[in-house]
Amino acid sequence: MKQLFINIKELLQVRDEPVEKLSGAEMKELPSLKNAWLLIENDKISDYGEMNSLPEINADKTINAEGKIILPSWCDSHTHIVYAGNREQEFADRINGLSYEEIAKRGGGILNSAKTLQETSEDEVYEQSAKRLEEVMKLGTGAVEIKSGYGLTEEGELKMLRVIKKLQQNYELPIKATFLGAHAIPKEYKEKPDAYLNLVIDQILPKVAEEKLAEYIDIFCEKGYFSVDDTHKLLSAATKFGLKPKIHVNQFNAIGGIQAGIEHDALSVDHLEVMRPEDIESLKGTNTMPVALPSCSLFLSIPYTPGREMLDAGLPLALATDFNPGSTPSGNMNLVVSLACIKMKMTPEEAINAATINGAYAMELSETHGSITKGKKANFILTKEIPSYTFLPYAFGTNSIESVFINGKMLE
Ligand SMILES: N=CN[C@@H](CCC(=O)O)C(=O)O
Ligand SMILES: [Zn+2]
Repeated sequence: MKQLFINIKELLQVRDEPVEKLSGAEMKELPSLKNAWLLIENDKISDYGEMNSLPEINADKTINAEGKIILPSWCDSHTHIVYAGNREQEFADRINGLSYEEIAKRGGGILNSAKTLQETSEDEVYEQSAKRLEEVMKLGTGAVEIKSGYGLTEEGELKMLRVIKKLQQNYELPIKATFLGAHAIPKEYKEKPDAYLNLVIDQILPKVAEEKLAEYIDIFCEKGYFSVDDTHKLLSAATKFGLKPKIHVNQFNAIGGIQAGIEHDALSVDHLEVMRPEDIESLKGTNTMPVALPSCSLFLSIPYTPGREMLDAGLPLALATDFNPGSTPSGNMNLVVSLACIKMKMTPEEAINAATINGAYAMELSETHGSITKGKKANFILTKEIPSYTFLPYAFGTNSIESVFINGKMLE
């Protein structure tokens, strides 16, 4: 099936020569074609160009995109979309003065979600999660990573990962699975946290690997959760099973998680709200993608990742939602892109690069997603009629998306 889009006001993120990721000043460039056409064949991008050089094409369907922009769909490389229930009571508690840390200390937070997850059937968790996945796809997400981490028992963690697997089987967009058994210390292990980490490493991890339920390993490296030593221990064990690290670091405290991640050649280090000069230095010249989660900063009223400073230091940067029931009950990448511009002082070009090609890199999908390149998957957003691409982050909260295509198929 050949679909031809004509009169596209602007075709964004056009990369004839595919790139893996973009860093520093490279992120300022967002290559595009004005007054363009785009041909997709079945699930792939087949060709594109400017309208004045449109060849004769025998298309099955021609779509007039006058006044509209086409850009690659968002690549959301950090989410916790699979969970059960919600935590709106904690939201109200925070408004009334409790902090995220205080709520966690009282047994709320991640442990609250773990209890609900354990008490909810696998089918019900699937139904709730599928609904959220469909919601974010409509908002333009065309590739997503999903973590476990609300099970915190062998049964609970495997349940979550099986739900992710079922989502992978039932939806067309690429879904990458991450094992986050080391997300918090369960109540029963409060006095013996090492025993919980040992359980994760010796009992759950081998099963996850054996059943091929995850590609990546994650840990919440943070005061009150897991230490840098724990991080080394887990990552050493997991990399032996072939799981690559994508880890939670520097959310509230900088304790050396970035350096631990780099030592184990992490694919990404995520959060980064608290960055020391040495953390920026350590990331230079590595393969590790720093990932910022600005809607988490918005929701928790914590600092934003110093994106401007990091880009000016020559680093790459990806943007993701962190969609989860506690710190970011939103999977809206459009809002993330707006926040990156408004709060992190990233330009629209930098933010769109960070949310497309660099997000793809943080899921090892750069070869197939994240740009308009011949042969890549036809996963893209068709906007409504808008004045320019800068309008997307500028008009925050406005839905500028007319339709979303995944593997060449328009979402209903
Ligand atoms: N920080 C650790 N994990 C999640 C939040 C988990 C929760 O509060 O449920 C995050 O990335 O923000
Ligand atoms: Zn997270």
